Amino acid sequence: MSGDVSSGFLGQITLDGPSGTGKSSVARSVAARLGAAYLDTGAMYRAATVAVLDAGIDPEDAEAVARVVAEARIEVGTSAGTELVEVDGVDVAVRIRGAEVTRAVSAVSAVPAVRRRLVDQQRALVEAADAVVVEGRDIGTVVLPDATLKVYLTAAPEARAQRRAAQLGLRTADEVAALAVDLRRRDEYDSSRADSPLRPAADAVVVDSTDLSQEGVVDRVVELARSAVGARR
Ligand SMILES: Nc1ncnc2c1ncn2[C@@H]1O[C@H](COP(=O)(O)OP(=O)(O)O)[C@@H](O)[C@H]1O
Ligand SMILES: Nc1ccn([C@H]2C[C@H](O)[C@@H](COP(=O)(O)OP(=O)(O)O)O2)c(=O)n1
Repeated sequence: MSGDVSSGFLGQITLDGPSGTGKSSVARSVAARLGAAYLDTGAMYRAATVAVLDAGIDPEDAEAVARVVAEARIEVGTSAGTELVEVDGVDVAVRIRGAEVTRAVSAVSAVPAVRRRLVDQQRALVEAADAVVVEGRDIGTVVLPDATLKVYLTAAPEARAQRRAAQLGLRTADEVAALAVDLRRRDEYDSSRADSPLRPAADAVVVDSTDLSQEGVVDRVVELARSAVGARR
């Protein structure tokens, strides 16, 4: 059971935006502060990508990808404190963050049948919670169009690349430059696909985190959540 009545928040918060804007870290902290459940939908697309890679098929072969993902059992946890990600009962929480998965995930997540399957699963997981913070690319636009609060996180590309490089422990200028190229490639892929492209929902609050600390963004989202609940009462 999630949803802390004393925190005043019962409802759904969506956090969308490109890579490195702080979605996962902010969503976890906001969920912990509000006593809410937490769902990382990117982890689900990454888990589907593990299934595709293990099947030895080309991630760009949409038909084969759809077939493999339809058969895979993908499980994710909904607690901000722990990370549970499994494919067919195997723990893939570490592997989904690796370079091989990161390279292939945009192609896998562009396949409509993959999205339909995972969106159904996401809605079922969300339904089980009284209060939930969900992060991804299409949560405010497609998965939860009636969410209590929608936030779209942005940040300058250089800041995003620096943050991700620090998180991955990359040191050389070449490594950081390659990561910046990969982020740009993924931004373009995710924003230009036909099915559920990355974009802010019309009613999303856009928060630019370039010059904000992580805690500053968390405070802002918690404040927005409290006023969204107040406005609906
Ligand atoms: N406002 C911020 N300022 C500086 N670093 C941040 C900020 N928000 C998040 N980070 C750090 O940036 C890295 C990437 O954040 P993450 O939450 O994984 O982003 P996303 O889920 O959007 O890809 C993490 O190491 C995180 O701690
Ligand atoms: N709701 C979502 C979440 C992620 N995706 C896709 C697009 C992203 O490039 C990948 C990986 O998402 P993830 O949030 O793990 O990526 P980052 O941590 O921001 O690098 O999955 C999506 O299409 N829809």
